[in-house]
Amino acid sequence: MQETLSAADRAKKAAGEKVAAMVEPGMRLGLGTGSTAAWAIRALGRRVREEGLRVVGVPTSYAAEQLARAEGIPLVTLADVEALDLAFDGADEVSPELNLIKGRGAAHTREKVVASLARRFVVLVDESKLVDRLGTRWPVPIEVLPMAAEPVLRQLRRMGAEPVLRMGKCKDGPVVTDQGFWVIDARFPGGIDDPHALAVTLSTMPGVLDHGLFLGLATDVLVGQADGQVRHIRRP
Ligand SMILES: O=C[C@H](O)[C@H](O)[C@H](O)COP(=O)(O)O
Repeated sequence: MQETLSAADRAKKAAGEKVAAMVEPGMRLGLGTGSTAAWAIRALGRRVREEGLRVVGVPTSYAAEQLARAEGIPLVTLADVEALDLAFDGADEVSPELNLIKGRGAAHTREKVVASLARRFVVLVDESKLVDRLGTRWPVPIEVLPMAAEPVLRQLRRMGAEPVLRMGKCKDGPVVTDQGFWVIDARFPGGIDDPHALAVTLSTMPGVLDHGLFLGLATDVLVGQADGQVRHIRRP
C-alpha cells in the first residue's frame, strides 16, 4: 500500500533511513527518541529482521524502548556496554557549530548520557531545525526535581529568561519525565548569547537534573529533504 506522508515526514524518514543504512554488523547503538529517531528505529528493525543484522541498542526513553522491542532490535543497558559505536537522535535546533537544543519529548537527560558514550553521534533533522543561533525558535528544556521547580523558575527569571513549567496535553498538571521529574521550558528572548556559559549555569543550579543544550557532542548531522535526498554535515 502506498504511504501518504507529509513533506516533513518524508524528510524525517529520509534521514532515519540514511542512518540505519550506516549501521554495520556488531555495532552497539544508542537509540534516540522522537518522531525522527522513530523512523531510524523502524528502518533498523527492518534490517535486523530481513538481513539478520546483528546489533544491540541502548534506548534513550521508555518510548524508544517499546518501539525497538516491537521492531525486534536486541536491547542492552549501560551496565552491559562500556561505549557505543554510534548513537542517533533527533533535535529541536541545530546551530552552524553543530550544537543542539533537544528535549521537546522530555527525554534529553537520558539522551545526553547515551550520546556522550558514543564514538559517533548522528543527529537526524529536516531543514526546519537548522538555526543561525540557538534559542531563536525553541526554549531550553530543563529537567528539575519537583520541589526545586519554583526556585529554579525564579532564578531563570532573574537571568532574563521566560520560563514556564511544561504542562501535560492529556493530563492535568506538569509533564512527568521517565525519571519522575518535571520539565521547565526556558525561552531566551533573542536567542542564547553564550551557550557554554548558560550550560554551566544550568548544570550547577540545585535541583536541576540536566538541560537540553547538547554542546560539542554531535559528530554528524543528516538533514533529510522531502524528495528523499539527505545532506550530510560532518563536524570539522
Ligand atoms: O526529548 C526529545 C528529543 O530530544 C527529540 O529527539 C527531539 O525533541 C526531536 O524530536 P522530533 O524528531 O520528534 O522533532
